[in-house]
Amino acid sequence: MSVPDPVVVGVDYGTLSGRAVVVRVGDGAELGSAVHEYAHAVLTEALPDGTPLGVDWALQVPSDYIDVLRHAVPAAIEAAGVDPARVIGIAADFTACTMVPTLADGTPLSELPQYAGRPHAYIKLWKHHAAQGQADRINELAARRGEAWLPRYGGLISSEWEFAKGLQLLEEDPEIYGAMRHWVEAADWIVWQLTGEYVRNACTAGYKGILQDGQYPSAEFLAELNPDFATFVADKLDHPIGQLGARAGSLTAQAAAWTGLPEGIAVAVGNVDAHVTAAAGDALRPGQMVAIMGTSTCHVMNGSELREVPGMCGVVDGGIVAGLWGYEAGQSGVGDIFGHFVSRHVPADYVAAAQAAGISVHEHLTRLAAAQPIGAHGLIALDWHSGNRSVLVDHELSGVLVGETLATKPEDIYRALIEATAFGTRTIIETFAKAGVPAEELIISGGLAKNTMLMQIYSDVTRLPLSVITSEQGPALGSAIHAAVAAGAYPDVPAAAAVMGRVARNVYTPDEAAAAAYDELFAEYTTLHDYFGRGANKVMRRLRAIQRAATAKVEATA
Ligand SMILES: Nc1ncnc2c1ncn2[C@@H]1O[C@H](COP(=O)(O)OP(=O)(O)O)[C@@H](O)[C@H]1O
Ligand SMILES: O=C(CO)[C@H](O)[C@H](O)COP(=O)(O)O
Repeated sequence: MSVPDPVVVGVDYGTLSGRAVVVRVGDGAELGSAVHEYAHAVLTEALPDGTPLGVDWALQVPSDYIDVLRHAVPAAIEAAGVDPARVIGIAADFTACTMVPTLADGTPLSELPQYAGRPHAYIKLWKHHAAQGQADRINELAARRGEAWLPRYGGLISSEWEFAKGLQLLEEDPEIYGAMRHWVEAADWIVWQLTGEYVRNACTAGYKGILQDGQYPSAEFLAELNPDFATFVADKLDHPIGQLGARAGSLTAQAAAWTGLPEGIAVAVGNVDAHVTAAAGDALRPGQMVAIMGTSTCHVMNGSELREVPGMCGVVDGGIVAGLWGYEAGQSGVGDIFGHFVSRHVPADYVAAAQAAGISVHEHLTRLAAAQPIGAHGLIALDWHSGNRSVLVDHELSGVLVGETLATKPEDIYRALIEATAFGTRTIIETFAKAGVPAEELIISGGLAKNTMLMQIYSDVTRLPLSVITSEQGPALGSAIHAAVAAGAYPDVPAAAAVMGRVARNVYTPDEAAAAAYDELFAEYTTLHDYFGRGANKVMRRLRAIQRAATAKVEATA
């Protein structure tokens, strides 16, 4: 039955909230949206029952995701003022690699009363960085054995991904590991809740699950890591794969009751918040690098050829769109770093001045910093407060600020931190270019796009034009585009993106004088980056070890 003037719903699951957007299929117009904050946010210090967590842990609670379906989706429909009968499809994208340990029927282990106090029964959020030891062992063994898949991940597997997190689970809580039937990406878990069927999406399976050319790492490789890990793929991970934009199934009666949408409509295969956004910017062609800039930054770009880029997150055939090689890189901390500075290091008089001006502390610091000549603050920072995802792939790295004096002001440091993240992006772009995957344009989405000083700094530092995805909900719009394809309204994702995508071209262009001034600072950044990040001085790793030992002593005496 065809529906007149159909609409679709895209749901974007972020780090702290889920957002739903209602989009008209015919022209991509966004008719309404709504946000729902997760009640438990991110668990970093303790479980809901007070059980303490270790250093670098980051967990989530599955009912928070269902609450997004129950609240944000109906609120978006109401805001759009559309009859739910017009909705022909829904799709969701998620942070990744965010992993849910479940029973055979998809029940998360943390929901079983006997496991409510067990940290490993909970969802490990993408920024759970406590599996670096396991990641180091995976990388060392893979390099020694010359595993063919390793170059597809830039030579290093991240502690954020399925294998490192899974191995940590096995080694630290074997009982929970034994009780777990599926180790599920949250992107697929939510589709499972919507359709009643578990379909593993090709995007996370490729980038985060080491599925290359139809194969996972071998049982021999896994056994060498830990004999009990030999059957990890067969027992916990392997599952039929769904391609991006395909229909995973139909909305169940239960999910229809949660969302208020018609039972039986198309539900698209799950996707990752970063990769899905390329469709929202109609940026699916080689050379178009999409940077999703919020808490963290993800960089995704298609290429027509397979290349090995050192330190990239990965390259996956059809990982962004069918028919092209999808490349991914990222910076684990970006907005998070500015947020940390604002909440922990800004004096009360700055907060009061921002309040008096009716603006956020971010905006206040930005205004103060914007007038400075480049380099006037005398500072260089390293943007590793949440570790380094690309190109060093090391989450034991930490932040650095060089040049602080008694004259240094908060706005100086704020600007230096923004510049550091821009230098981090330039490092990624240069590494891609050297490997034969050049970026010609940056297409920006995410919360940081609203900071115009920051955007101009990125254009100057990278010497690239910046286009901006005009939707405030870039990933959710990308999901809506995938929902339209899954519902059969368009033949494929590029065709839907060409009509439904939203982008303003060349909003920022590089200023050559500024770019030249940044070259000098970037050279200093690179010196520090290589010194601390490439093994000349492993002080950051030693400090982490000292911190872990000190924390363990406190826990033991508690
Ligand atoms: N004016 C600003 N300039 C720079 N960063 C900002 C500004 N306002 C908020 N932030 C940072 O932006 C991040 C949130 O980005 P957003 O895209 O909304 O979230 P998410 O990445 O979770 O989807 C936070 O980390 C916050 O510290
Ligand atoms: O690594 C990712 C994608 O591959 C994460 O999803 C991302 O870094 C988290 O996104 P956000 O900063 O928008 O919460």
